[in-house]
Amino acid sequence: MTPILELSGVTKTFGRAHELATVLRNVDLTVREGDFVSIIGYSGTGKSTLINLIAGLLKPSAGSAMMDGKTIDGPGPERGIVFQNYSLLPWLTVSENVRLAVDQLFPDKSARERKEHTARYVDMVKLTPASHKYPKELSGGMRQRVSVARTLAANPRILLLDEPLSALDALTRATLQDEIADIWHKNRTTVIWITNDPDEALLVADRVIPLLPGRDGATLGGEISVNIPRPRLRNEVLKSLEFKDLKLQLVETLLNAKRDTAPTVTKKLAAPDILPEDLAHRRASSLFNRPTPRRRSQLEREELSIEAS
Ligand SMILES: Nc1ncnc2c1ncn2[C@@H]1O[C@H](COP(=O)(O)OP(=O)(O)OP(=O)(O)O)[C@@H](O)[C@H]1O
Repeated sequence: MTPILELSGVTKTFGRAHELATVLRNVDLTVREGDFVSIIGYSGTGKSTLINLIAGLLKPSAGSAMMDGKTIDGPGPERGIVFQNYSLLPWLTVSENVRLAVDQLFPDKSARERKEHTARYVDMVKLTPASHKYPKELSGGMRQRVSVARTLAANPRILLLDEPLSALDALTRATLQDEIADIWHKNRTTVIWITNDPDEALLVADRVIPLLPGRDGATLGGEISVNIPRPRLRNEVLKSLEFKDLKLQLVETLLNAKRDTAPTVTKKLAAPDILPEDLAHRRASSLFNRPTPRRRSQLEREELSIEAS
C-alpha cells in the first residue's frame, strides 16, 4: 500500500549564503492511512517548519515530500491544518465559521446538505448549544473546538495539528486531548499531532516520533509504538507501568539529544602580565625594598583554557 505521506531526506534551510541556517536535516517520515502520529520536540527545534512542509506552506531545500505518491507543491484541502491560535473569523458565529469552509469546499451540495454537514461537525466537537455564539463569547477550549470542527468538516485525508492545545489550561487541554482522540477513534482520519508534551503525545497517538535537535539541524529519531488499547482511560493509563516506561524512554531520548548538542565553549583567557611573588621566603625588611615585579611577557606568554557548557 502506498503511504499517504512520505518524506525522504528532507532538509530545510532558511536564509542565504553566509547566513544559512539549517533547521531540519535529512528527515524521513512515512505515514499510512489511518495512522495517529505524534511528533514531539523542544521549542524551536523545527516542529512547525516540519508541519508547514507537509501542509505545503513551505518547500524542502533538499529531499522530497510526497502525498499519495505525488510531490506536495502547495496547500490543498486534503491536508487540513489546525494552528495553536484558533484563527476564527470574529464576525461569524460558531456555525458560520464552520459553514464558511463547508460552502467553499462543497459548492455542489445543496444548501440543506451543507447545513446538515455543518451541524454534524459542530455537534462532533460538542458545540451545538453554543452554535450561535461569536468567538469573543467562547472560552479558549471552545474556540479550538471550532477550529477542529471547521478543519474536519472539510473532510481532509490528513489532519495536521500544530500544538493545537498549547494555549489552553491543563484541565481543558486534557478534555480536548480525550475528545480529539475519541473523534479519531470513530473517524480514523489520519492525524499528525505536533506537541512538546510527552504525556499528550503518548496519551493520544499510536506512534510517537521525537524530533531531535542536532548541531546541524534537527532530525526525526526512532519512533515509540504505543499499544495501549482505546479508548484510553486517562487516569488508568497515567498510572500504568507501560505508560511510565514509554515516557521514561521518550524523555531520555529527548534529553540525551539535547545534551549531545549543548555547545561546548572554549574560552581563552589571557593571564595578567605579572607573575606572582613567592612571599614565603621574604624577610619583612625586603618588603620595603622590593624589585619591580617580574612580567609574564618577559617569559613565554601563557594562555589558560577552560571548558564550559
Ligand atoms: N521563515 C523563516 N525564516 C527564518 N527562520 C525561520 C523561519 N521559520 C522558522 N525559522 C527558524 O526555524 C527554527 C525552528 O522554528 P519552528 O517554528 O519550526 O520551531 P518549533 O519547534 O515549531 O518551535 P515552537 O515550539 O516554539 O513553536 C527557529 O530557529 C526559527 O527561528
